[in-house]
Amino acid sequence: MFRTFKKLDWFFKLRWKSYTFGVVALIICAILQVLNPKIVGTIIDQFVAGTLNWRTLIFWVSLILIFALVMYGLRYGWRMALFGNSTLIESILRNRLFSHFTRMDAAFFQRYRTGDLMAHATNDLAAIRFVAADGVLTLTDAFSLGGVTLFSMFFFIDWKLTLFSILPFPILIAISTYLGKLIHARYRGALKAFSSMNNHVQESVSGIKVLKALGEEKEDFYAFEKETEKVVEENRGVYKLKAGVNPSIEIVMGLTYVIALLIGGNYVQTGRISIGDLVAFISYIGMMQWPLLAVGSLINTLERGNAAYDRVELLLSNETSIVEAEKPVKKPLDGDIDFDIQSFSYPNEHKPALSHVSFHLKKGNTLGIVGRTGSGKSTIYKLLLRDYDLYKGAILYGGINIKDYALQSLKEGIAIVPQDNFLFSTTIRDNIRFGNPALSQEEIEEAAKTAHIHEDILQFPKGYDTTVGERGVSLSGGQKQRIAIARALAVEPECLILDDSLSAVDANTEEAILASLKQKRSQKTTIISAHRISSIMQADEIIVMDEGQISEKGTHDQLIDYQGWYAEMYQKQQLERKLDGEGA
Ligand SMILES: Nc1ncnc2c1ncn2[C@@H]1O[C@H](COP(=O)(O)OP(=O)(O)OP(=O)(O)O)[C@@H](O)[C@H]1O
Repeated sequence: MFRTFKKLDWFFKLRWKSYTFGVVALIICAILQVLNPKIVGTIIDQFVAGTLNWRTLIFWVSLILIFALVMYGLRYGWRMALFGNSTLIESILRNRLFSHFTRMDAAFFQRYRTGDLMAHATNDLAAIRFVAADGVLTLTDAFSLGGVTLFSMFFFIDWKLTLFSILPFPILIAISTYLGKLIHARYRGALKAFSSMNNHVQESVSGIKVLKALGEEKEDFYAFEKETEKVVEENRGVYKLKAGVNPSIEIVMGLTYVIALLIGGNYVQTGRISIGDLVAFISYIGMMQWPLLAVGSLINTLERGNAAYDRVELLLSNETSIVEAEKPVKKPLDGDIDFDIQSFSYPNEHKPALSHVSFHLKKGNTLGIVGRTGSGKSTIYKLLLRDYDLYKGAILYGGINIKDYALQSLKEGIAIVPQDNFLFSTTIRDNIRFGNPALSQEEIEEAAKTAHIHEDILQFPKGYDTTVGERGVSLSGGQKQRIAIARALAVEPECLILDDSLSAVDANTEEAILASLKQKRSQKTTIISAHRISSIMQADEIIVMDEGQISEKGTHDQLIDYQGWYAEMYQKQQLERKLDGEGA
């Protein structure tokens, strides 16, 4: 059970001064607390004996007041010390987790669902915080107050009376521990239900547009209703058990009082103890209640904290496979790309997503990639960006393996406009200069002009200061894509990847953007994938992907001559375009 404290010893060592102060203050408080009933007992005895006068009464009362004041100061002190520490450990661990999350690779986020990660960052850290504050407090308080009280009962009042009266105490410890365990088990179920509900909210909110578009809101709501019902049911189970705790404690405590009064009353009559002693003794029994219950709650707090700490440790122990080379090449990316992958499979997948995919891309050239959905186009980019590192083969940039480059060089050298481009809820200017906040207005406009979004931005109410997203202007799909392109262009990457980033842009604008890119980036490398052949037909080389393999390769003219999938798609799209044109 005390393993939990052992696991946190690094933190206790870090804050040893405040912990020492807190623990010493708690012990002094316990001693002072135990003196009070003894004083009251003495006053009663002096009163019964007729020796009580004003001077002694004022002395005793002042002593009680002074004790109260000292305890006030000490209690304030230990609360500040212990609870201040507990928020500190929570924030240390939260920062550790957060920075860990930001360093993790795509495989990690595939393994853990966002809702679960959120649950770890909140519930588990709260359980650990509980150990660092309430756990330490309960342990010290229960042992010091319980120990000192028991000592006083035994030596200051009567040892026999003490032995008889504490007979029901083990029952109390057993009940509180047993019920505590049951509650905890139920509580786990409740947490699980809560975590699953959280995941549902998160998935529904991010997919709300799709849900609505497919008219699935009602079904989703029913499913969600079921999950909330489960949360309520599980929590009700917890409260049912909790409701049983207090009454059972009261029964056991009542039993203790009955024993104390019966035997103690008899002792007073026979003169073995004084009436004041009996009054003090009854107060002591009351004071024993909390330390006894605390033992049960301490066991549970520690167990919960222990499990939470293990889960957090497990998360932190996940190593990212994407690590910096021992002697990283820090120079900027430059030169040709040699992509040669014999085979790559996603984690936990058997079927390779890419097999025997090789191409040579000359610096300054443009590569076009086409193929059905799921044929492996985005996977090629993920490997180029080092989202995944475990594959058979090698990717060279300028003759140097990309795994040997410093991660920073790779990040600065390659910019991607992903399919599901994401804009932040900030101004258009900040969105464009996201990769380089130091960019001047001219440079930002330059990028916007190349992406053919400059004119659109000027039409917005506040121009470049217009906020995008829920709090600002709603952008069309094409505008979002073009801002995302401007953002990628703004960092002037050596290699620009457009992953189906022109799908929502009309054919004429697409042509204009491609022409600007060709002119502005004539010395730099560009990779474009698209469903529309018109987006890539000008490329220096085109590869056609099919089920993770290259099925056709060549220039546009060569592929048309080849009369394969590419030629077929091209003719089909030409026809559609013509029909659309005639229909318009
Ligand atoms: N994170 C992942 N985990 C497991 N499998 C994945 C993952 N991402 C993609 N895949 C699988 O790998 C294959 C190739 O996917 P990829 O996204 O590269 O295709 P794509 O050609 O880019 O498709 P699209 O045109 O729809 O973007 C698909 O079968 C897909 O289901």
